[in-house]
Amino acid sequence: MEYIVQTRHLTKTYDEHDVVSDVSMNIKKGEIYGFLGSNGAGKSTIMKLLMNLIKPTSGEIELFGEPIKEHSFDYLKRIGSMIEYPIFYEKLTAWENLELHCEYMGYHNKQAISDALDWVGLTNVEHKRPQDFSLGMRQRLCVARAIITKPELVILDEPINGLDPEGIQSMRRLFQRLNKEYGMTLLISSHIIGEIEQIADTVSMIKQGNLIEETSMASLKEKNTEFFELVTNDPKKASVILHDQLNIENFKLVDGQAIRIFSTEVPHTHISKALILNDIQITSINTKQTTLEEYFIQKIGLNKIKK
Ligand SMILES: Nc1ncnc2c1ncn2[C@@H]1O[C@H](COP(=O)(O)OP(=O)(O)OP(=O)(O)O)[C@@H](O)[C@H]1O
Repeated sequence: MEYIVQTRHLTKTYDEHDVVSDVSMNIKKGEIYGFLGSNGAGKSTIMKLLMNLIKPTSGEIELFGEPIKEHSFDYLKRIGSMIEYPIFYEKLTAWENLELHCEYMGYHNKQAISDALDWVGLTNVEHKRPQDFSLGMRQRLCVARAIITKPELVILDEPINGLDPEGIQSMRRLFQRLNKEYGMTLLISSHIIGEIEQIADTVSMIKQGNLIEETSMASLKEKNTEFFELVTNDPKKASVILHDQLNIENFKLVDGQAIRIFSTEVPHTHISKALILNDIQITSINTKQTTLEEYFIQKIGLNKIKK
């Protein structure tokens, strides 16, 4: 397996506080890798470490198979990035901003400027200045700048921020196209579960600087766990019976009402019988599945956000 990015025990400490803590991540060549985590989880800090904008407190980073050292900068030509807030030369036009970026990157190809503007849907405003752009337009211009040189690796921090639903959809299509047609590897961060779910091949869940889980989206989709959902007139008493009489430990009370039993190997006829014998009325007992969204919420405590 060829990896574009690997980190080992990557840690960044500010004021004796680990903002990134012991992170070992692996981005495969040619995949879309999603970083999922709430605000302040440490996603941008990891991206800045990869771009050598800040130095790790400890741990190692390998990019394109080479270790990153304090003075490694050559590898940056192979990466396009957008981290945190888009910053432009506000007095230059969108076109001029991209042209300047190409010169800086040593990429002399005027056609690439039109292509990038076209890709992000900004062709009609190329002679306007970023200072007159909406937040969404600035975001698009920033993505254009990140991809203009058709880099091998694209790092995008919350790229759909400020976009309307149509904009989000076209951005998602663009990422897929860059990945499939141009073979670019993408690292995309988001706090929106549905967004990562729809686009990523591999997802890593970040919580308070820790990488909680790094896994393929396909295996996550398979892992959606089944459970029984039990609604009774006395959930507290029912919990005691499940635990003490049926030796079931893997259950939880949801909203003080329903009980979710994850040990589905105990047949629900056994469960119903035990409850009825203890004078508990069962309103319903059903087999259900956790959604991917619930799984993420459970793992990293993100708020439920609509797709
Ligand atoms: N230069 C710094 N000095 C001190 N603390 C910092 C610094 N940079 C980041 N932090 C802290 O590190 C934590 C992680 O920040 P980071 O920006 O990486 O999170 P994030 O997951 O990208 O969230 P967001 O989506 O809000 O940008 C935050 O608590 C932030 O306050």
